[in-house]
Amino acid sequence: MNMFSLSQASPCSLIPNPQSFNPNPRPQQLPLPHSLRIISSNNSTKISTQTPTPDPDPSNIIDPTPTPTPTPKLKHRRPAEVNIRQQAHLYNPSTHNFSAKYVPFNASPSSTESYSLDEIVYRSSDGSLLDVQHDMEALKKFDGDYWKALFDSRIGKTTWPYGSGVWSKKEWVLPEIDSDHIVSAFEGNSNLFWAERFGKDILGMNDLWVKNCGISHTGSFKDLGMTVLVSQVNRLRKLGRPVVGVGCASTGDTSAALSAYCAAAGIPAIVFLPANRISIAQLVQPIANGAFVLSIDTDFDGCMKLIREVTAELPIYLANSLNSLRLEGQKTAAIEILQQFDWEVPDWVIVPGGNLGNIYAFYKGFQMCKELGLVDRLPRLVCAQAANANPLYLHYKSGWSDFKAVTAGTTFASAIQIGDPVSIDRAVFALKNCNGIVEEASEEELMDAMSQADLTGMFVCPHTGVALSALMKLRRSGVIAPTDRTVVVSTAHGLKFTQSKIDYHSKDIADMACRFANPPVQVKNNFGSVMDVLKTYLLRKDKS
Ligand SMILES: Cc1ncc(COP(=O)(O)O)c(C=O)c1O
Ligand SMILES: N[C@@H](CCOP(=O)(O)O)C(=O)O
Repeated sequence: MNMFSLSQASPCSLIPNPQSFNPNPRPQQLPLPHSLRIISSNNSTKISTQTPTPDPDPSNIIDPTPTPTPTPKLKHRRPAEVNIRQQAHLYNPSTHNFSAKYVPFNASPSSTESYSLDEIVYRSSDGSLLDVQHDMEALKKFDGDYWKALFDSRIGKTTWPYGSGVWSKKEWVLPEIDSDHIVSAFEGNSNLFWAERFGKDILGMNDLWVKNCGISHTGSFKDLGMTVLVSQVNRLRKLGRPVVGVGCASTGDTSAALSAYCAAAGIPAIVFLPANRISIAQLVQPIANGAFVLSIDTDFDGCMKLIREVTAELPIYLANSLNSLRLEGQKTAAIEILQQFDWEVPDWVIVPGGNLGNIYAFYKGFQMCKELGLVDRLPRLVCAQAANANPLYLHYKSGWSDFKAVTAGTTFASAIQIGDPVSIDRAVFALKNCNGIVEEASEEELMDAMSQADLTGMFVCPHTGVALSALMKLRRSGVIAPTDRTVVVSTAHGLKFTQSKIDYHSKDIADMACRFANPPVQVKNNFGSVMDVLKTYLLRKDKS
């Protein structure tokens, strides 16, 4: 079936129109952007997908009455010669006045330092981190119900670019970018897995969820941030700025996302990888996507130092989360979680942490929803680290006194093998402001948790194992109650980390019992032998 034979909303109806803003709208007057207005005409009730603007298109009116069913009238398609990007470009009237700029992170209210997002800047004048600050007064001209209806109306469409989970929140992400410059894989909108068996059998919980951010274009949550960063680079290049390529240091997921989005846009990508420290599946991604791959004989922190030096010298744009643009995309996962719970706030959200941009991104997403009236509180955040790479955990345990970077040891959670996280200040700010917690997991704990999750139908990465292990500890200590609604953020797809699972199920890991290993049984090509092992297996299952 041609997907465009299905109805398409008019793109202009997806843009909020401040002119139609009513400061005190009664619910039925809410200027819904992509409205589900109910119109009564004669004896029938209609649902209109048009904004309350003149000239309603009768072909956009759908009759919801079930019988009799006339042949459904198809809405008009876009002309065959116009693609979805051109369609968005044609109809995007850009009538809003939302804007965003860089400001020093957590600056004092008296600070006037700011930069246009079109500037190439990663640090403030005193060397501290930057943050993207939105014009909250402009956003507040619309109430929480308006934003909920707008975001809800865009889910899962093919309308450029709003069908993306990130760009469905465009006004809160990069409000000023022309849709024509956006580089998107329709990322986001990842499912929330109800961890029914893991919750019930292992933790006695009935409201446990796993946000599958790894079920994504390149298999990790990095796509959420990279669509934003590469879109902005695309814009800069179209504006004639001297950006010859985009570079990052990576433990494997940032480089995969960067390479894919750059390849989609035809922009050179340069990736610095710590030699022999990332999985084969991660390594092959930038290679396949045509990036310039440097395998460097150092760890991630060493690669990060090098890329910062290189991007200060050459016109290569920095794609790591030191660049606060990335976090604007990543924060949409938090907004999505609220949306998936029909705008109810979970009690806990547990996020594995490495370079520590994502924990702040989650905080920022939740905080914006609170400030703009979509929800009335924040969830408590837990940042989970591997014990072998735990600088944030040590900092937390010391009562937030004096942060010390560590030399990160080897961990199966290789994407978070980071000892000197660039976003340490952002993470501490986020955790302090939501009464957050930091937990750690040993190698055995994270691998057992990952394997137990897999045995209940998931297929998670070791980093998600770290988060699940943190949850198990917090349940055991009673900090998280059995009835608490809890979301564990799964940051990458398990298929990227199959070697760790093979090692575990082969019981091939020194000093690890591998209690949940499920190795394959070697059997002779012979009916009797097969029957023998099956009977033994079935008897064992019967007893358990
Ligand atoms: C799979 C995975 N999980 C978790 C993280 C941690 O995210 P952050 O660096 O934003 O703390 C990363 C990257 O660092 C990752 O690739
Ligand atoms: N896990 C990351 C490490 C770099 O993090 P970033 O968010 O600062 O890019 C990776 O996959 O490279």
